[in-house]
Amino acid sequence: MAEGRIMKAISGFYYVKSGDQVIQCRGRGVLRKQKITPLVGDFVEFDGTHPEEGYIFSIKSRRNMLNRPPVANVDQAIIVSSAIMPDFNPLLLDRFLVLTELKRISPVIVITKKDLLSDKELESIEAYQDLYKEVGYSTELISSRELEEPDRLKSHFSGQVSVIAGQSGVGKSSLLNAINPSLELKTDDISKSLGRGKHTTKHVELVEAGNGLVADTPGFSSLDFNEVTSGELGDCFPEIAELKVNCRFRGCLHNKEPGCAVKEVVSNGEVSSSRYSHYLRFLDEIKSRKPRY
Ligand SMILES: Nc1nc2c(ncn2[C@@H]2O[C@H](COP(=O)(O)OP(=O)(O)OP(=O)(O)O)[C@@H](O)[C@H]2O)c(=O)[nH]1
Ligand SMILES: [Zn+2]
Repeated sequence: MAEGRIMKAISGFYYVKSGDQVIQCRGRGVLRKQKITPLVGDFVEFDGTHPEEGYIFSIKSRRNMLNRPPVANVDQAIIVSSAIMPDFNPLLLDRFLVLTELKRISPVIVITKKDLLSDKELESIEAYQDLYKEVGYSTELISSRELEEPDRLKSHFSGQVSVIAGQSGVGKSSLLNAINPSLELKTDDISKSLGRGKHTTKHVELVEAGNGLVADTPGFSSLDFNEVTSGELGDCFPEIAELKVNCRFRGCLHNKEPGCAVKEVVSNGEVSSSRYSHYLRFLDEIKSRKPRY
């Protein structure tokens, strides 16, 4: 019995990497009986005596799993946001951050298209960078046209399984190509809009980038908070989670409750009012459970 990791899944076949070998496997009937579907990213035990005809016997317990893309054991999300074209969107960024926190995936914020910024615009983006750094997030401001510090950017990927996330056109494919040019991901807007239909049925694969692995299909395409309860939301904002012990009431939602430590700190300016206003907005969405995009 050998052990390995599923790198790719295509119509019932799983490509399991074990050492330097990749073995094509099928799932054993016992998995189907247990209603377990192997996922890309899974660590598995398999019989690989015949290289074209391996069998997966069991799947090790998962640290987490995503539905889109279907990948298990994800370490981090590279959240890509463009500085401009489309405009930097802190509300959307906070949405992605909440979803990664919920899945216990650590985020890295990469802001792209630095080369297109005027000095004044650069200043405003750097102020946002400081805000997110203060919360405790790693952030990078880059141009995928020309990476200033490629090794630094690559180091974020090293030894990790990452998913890449971010709205359309922010430069996700360009970023991966800049890190690993052999990926040759399409970045041309026209060819991609033709390919988009295909994108949804395409099978996910873990590909190499900067000494790590990254899912070749972007994650978190659904950005509503159906899986988040109002009580959990505060825990998805590290700066709010840290303060909640000081709130007068247990289970304080940091909204209208008296003696709320979070509100106090927001009024002092120690917690960013933009992050707090997004928190309140998401809370409202969760309470009314109407997805918005
Ligand atoms: N000037 C400049 N242009 C960039 C940069 N990154 C991406 N672009 C351009 O922005 C456009 C969109 O980039 P993509 O990499 O295709 O964006 P994407 O996020 O993969 O887009 P979707 O596949 O639609 O989700 C392309 O025309 C890129 O050439 C950058 O850092 N600087
Ligand atoms: Zn509170």
